[in-house]
Amino acid sequence: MNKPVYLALDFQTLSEATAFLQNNELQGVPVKVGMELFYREGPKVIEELKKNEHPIFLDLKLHDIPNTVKSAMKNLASIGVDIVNVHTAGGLHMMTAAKEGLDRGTNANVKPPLLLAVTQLTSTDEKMLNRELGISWSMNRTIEEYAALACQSGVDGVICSVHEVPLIKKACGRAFLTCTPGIRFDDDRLEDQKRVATPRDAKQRGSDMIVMGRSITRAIHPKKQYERVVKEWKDE
Ligand SMILES: O=C(O)c1cc(=O)[nH]c(=O)n1[C@@H]1O[C@H](COP(=O)(O)O)[C@@H](O)[C@H]1O
Repeated sequence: MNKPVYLALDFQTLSEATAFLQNNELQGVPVKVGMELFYREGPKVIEELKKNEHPIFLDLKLHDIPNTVKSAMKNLASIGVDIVNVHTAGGLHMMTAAKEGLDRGTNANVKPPLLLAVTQLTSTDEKMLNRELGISWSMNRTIEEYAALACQSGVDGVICSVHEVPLIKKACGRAFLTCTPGIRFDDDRLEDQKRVATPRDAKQRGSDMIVMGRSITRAIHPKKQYERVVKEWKDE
């Protein structure tokens, strides 16, 4: 894993997304396609992006009964993306089923996409966790327990905030991947994100990959902002 920065393509249409990539000379960079774009355009988004050889994280955050998730993952495997994800809250059996679906949907001699499990969304803070979601553990305890479950299920890693990376690595081992969204520079607006950190923090705490969206897509100079992220994230 070469520590990628996944650019979140949270655009309404494929033409908006491709225009953004082209106008800012970002063809070929790792991208994340989420619900907004995929629900509108479907698998053709992936086909189009693959023409420019973008590594692709298809972020649909599956969360359903195990059988449904297994069958959906079997279909997603055939699209040929690099990463897909589920919610850990679906439970152990659902995560195992997701992995099984990916294996079944992938041709022999081809590696299935990596499977990551969302622990707690980076838009959740501890108050919301306790008062709205009814989880009485601290955020750290919740993430540690969910990550341990994810690890036990055989998924490749988890999605969490930068702050929880060290405790996950301690509990699940260094090889268990951590993907961290909620990335902001100190001068960025947080918007709906709660558990945020800078690319430099992400690097120092040992994230394996970061996801960054609006700080780049809504910047006055997106290309320069993207390069600033990569520099902070990869600088030795
Ligand atoms: O699974 C994700 O990618 C994800 C998990 C999470 O806990 N938090 C989170 O922000 N994301 C995604 O990461 C991206 C963050 O976008 P920005 O807040 O614009 O940087 C969005 O596309 C979210 O859907």
